[in-house]
Amino acid sequence: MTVRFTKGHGTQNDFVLLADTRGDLDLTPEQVRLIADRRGGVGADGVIRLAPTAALARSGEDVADKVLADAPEAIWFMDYRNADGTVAEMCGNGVRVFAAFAESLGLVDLDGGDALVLGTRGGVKRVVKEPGGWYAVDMGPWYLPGGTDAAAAGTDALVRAAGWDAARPGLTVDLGNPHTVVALPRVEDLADLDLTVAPAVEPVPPHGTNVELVVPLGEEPAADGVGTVGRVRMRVHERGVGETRSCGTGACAAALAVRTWAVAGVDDPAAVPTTWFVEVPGGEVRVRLLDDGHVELAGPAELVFSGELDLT
Ligand SMILES: N[C@@H](CCC[C@H](N)C(=O)O)C(=O)O
Repeated sequence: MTVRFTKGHGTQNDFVLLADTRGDLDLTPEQVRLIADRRGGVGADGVIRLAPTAALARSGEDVADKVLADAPEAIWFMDYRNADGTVAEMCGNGVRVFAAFAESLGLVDLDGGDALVLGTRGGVKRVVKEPGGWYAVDMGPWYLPGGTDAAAAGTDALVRAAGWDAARPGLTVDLGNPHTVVALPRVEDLADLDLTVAPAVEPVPPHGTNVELVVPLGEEPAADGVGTVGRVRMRVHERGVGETRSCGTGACAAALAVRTWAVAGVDDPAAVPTTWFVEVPGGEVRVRLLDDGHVELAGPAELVFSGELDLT
């Protein structure tokens, strides 16, 4: 079976995108692994199938029914798979690239001011395009599974990475998919880190976790002259992939964890920035805490090339 694909990336977190507008492509884990293979296939951190939300509902994905109940306009669904063939609930960089792909297919006119409302296994997401060409995604609600105790302590997990003498404290953050964020003291510690092996997390997360290693870089004046913004540098080891050059949900988790740590250390939480720039090996994204408690992710999305692939 031959399928047409498009290769795209968001800050070098790269994806193979498949337009399954009729919703009849039954993608197996083996096919996903073949597509994502950097030697035997196209090569990518993940595979994204664009399909009708109604088709996923028909195939028994309960979350697709909920998406349509919450937002009937979310007619397209991002079916996200990690490079190892596993299904993931959400991908923040993937949503931006999905939006660029939907534009290329003529399904939405973001330059004309439309918004794309789409379904994911992590719920409904809304994407708009900013004047500079970045895509801004309302990622919806987020939470700390460890609750207020974890927020006050700044930790609810222990993380061990290759070469470390001792475990370091981590904070669990849920963006629809699971994350564990660990702070390192110096940018050199981040640069020297060996992420060829997945960091070990305790308690062991029931569905695995993405692990973000971060160095808070402080605050700087906002470009519009109003208040300050925060800055964080991050590397990430993704569940189902390995180290990647960026992770959008991971950038949100990193900014939210650093903000949580900052809030715990000051008398006036309102003084802590709500906007954070997250530097990743593949570029930079912006994370903003919205007034309604949702988190927004903004950054670039690029489509690079298209082709045909034999999946048989
Ligand atoms: N790169 C993505 C996250 C992809 C899914 C992740 N590996 C998981 O299993 O949760 C992003 O940009 O958010």
